Amino acid sequence: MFVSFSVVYAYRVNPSVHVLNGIDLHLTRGKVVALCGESGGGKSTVTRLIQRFYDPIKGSIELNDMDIRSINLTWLRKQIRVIDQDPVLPDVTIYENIALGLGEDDMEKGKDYVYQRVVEAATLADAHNFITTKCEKGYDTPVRIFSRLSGGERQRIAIARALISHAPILICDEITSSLDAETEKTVLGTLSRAMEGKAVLLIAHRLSTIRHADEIAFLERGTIVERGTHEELLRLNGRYSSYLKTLNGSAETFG
Ligand SMILES: Nc1ncnc2c1ncn2[C@@H]1O[C@H](COP(=O)(O)OP(=O)(O)OP(=O)(O)O)[C@@H](O)[C@H]1O
Repeated sequence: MFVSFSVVYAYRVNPSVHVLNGIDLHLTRGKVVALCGESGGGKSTVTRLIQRFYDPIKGSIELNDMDIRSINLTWLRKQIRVIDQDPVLPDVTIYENIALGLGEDDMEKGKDYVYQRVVEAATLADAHNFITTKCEKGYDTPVRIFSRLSGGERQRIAIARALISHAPILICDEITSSLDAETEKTVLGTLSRAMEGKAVLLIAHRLSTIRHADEIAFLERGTIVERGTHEELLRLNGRYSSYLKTLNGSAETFG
């Protein structure tokens, strides 16, 4: 499974402004591509195009050599799991929220199997503990918008759902930007398990989150101006590198 992305895009409200200007990306199973750069550079727009919330005005996005415009939309979206900074969880129980990541084949294997998979994923995502100790009805606690679950807890439920999922593409959109260093470390640990064997697109503002990516694409006003590993980009001593330096010596946050 791989995704090739080569597009020009402008939002309808402002058709003369190319928010993405011929950027190309290649996602493949087992590889983490991090997209980073200044605010407004077009990072979130890339994730919206891959999910086909919009279509490019030029170029195409291909999944296994097939233009995604020719693929059934429901099927396409089932191939992609998105975890973002502030996940909005459907108003069903925690259990159902996690089980949503399973496919029909899994559901047919019966209740015990599904239960086992849900608990396993929640444990790996470091969520089992708060689910069983903090939530009144444990896994059967309904998740409501404005519920008492913190952002970090909702995120861990979203990660558990990604862990359980067979979707080959995982998009993580700024999931660590509001976390303290300690929680970030935990989330990154669990996330790396969710990433295994998937084609991952990681959008992040924190150096600690992106530095281990297989490829970092540095985006500036809709164009990828540099790409490589963290070390390669530092050696290049170009835009990525000078951007890090503008952080007044803070090597932890950028973007
Ligand atoms: N729905 C929209 N309609 C019109 N313009 C938009 C829309 N969403 C984003 N834009 C514009 O497109 C450009 C790229 O936005 P995008 O959100 O993709 O950037 P980003 O790199 O993800 O930024 P950030 O790091 O702040 O999240 C910005 O100039 C933004 O104002």
